Amino acid sequence: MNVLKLKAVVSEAANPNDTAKKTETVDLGNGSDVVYIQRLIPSEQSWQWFHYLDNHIPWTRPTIRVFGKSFLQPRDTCYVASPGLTELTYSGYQPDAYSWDDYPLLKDILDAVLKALPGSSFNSLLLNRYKGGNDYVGWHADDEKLYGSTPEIASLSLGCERDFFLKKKPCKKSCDGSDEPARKRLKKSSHGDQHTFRLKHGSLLVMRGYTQRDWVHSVPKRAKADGTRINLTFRRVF
Ligand SMILES: O=C(O)CCC(=O)C(=O)O
Ligand SMILES: [Fe+2]
Repeated sequence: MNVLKLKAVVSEAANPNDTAKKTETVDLGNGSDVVYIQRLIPSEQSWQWFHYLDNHIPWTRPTIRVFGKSFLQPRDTCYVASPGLTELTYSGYQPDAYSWDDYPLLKDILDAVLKALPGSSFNSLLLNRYKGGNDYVGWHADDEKLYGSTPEIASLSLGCERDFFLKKKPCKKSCDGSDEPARKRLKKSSHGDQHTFRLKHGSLLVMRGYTQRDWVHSVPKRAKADGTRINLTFRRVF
């Protein structure tokens, strides 16, 4: 592991009136980083939001195309966006966009996220619902053009805890400047190139910089996860 590159900073909230939020910043190197706030939203508030969204969001489980084959997406989804934005398409699927006005609670949740991320701005939201440990999202990067080259993606987790994996994309050429064959380089650098976060109820994980260009992420199946998890990923479409 390249210890110099992996700068993990753990801090407790300075305001004693505030519950300790336990924020961790992981510098992934080359202009990519991840911020994880373990307790952004208090538990009771998070459960209220969870139950409202579970019962009121018009969840769908679309058919998507991956490597030329059709699959039922292994989780429920819903897309919300401001009017007039470029339409989102992923895995051959173009979700209809609901309006923020359809679900005013989503604007309250957005405000709570923005309070933790001053200066950020989001105009779209992709919601996911994992109805147990068999539901998952496979390795991918949210690198669609409409998000620009360095998107900030803020991901709020409610309900059942799940693992979130980040893995460095394989280097195309000698991207580390080394003359060694790719096979050898891969072996050497394997450790600092993977990170795991346990996504707690009420937590916020933010991916920034070149994370979508250089890394992929996933929420794998978990046999022991028997509860439902709802995830809200706030994004800015340009
Ligand atoms: O559920 C999560 O934490 C991740 C979801 C995700 O990666 C996505 O919607 O693009
Ligand atoms: Fe993603």
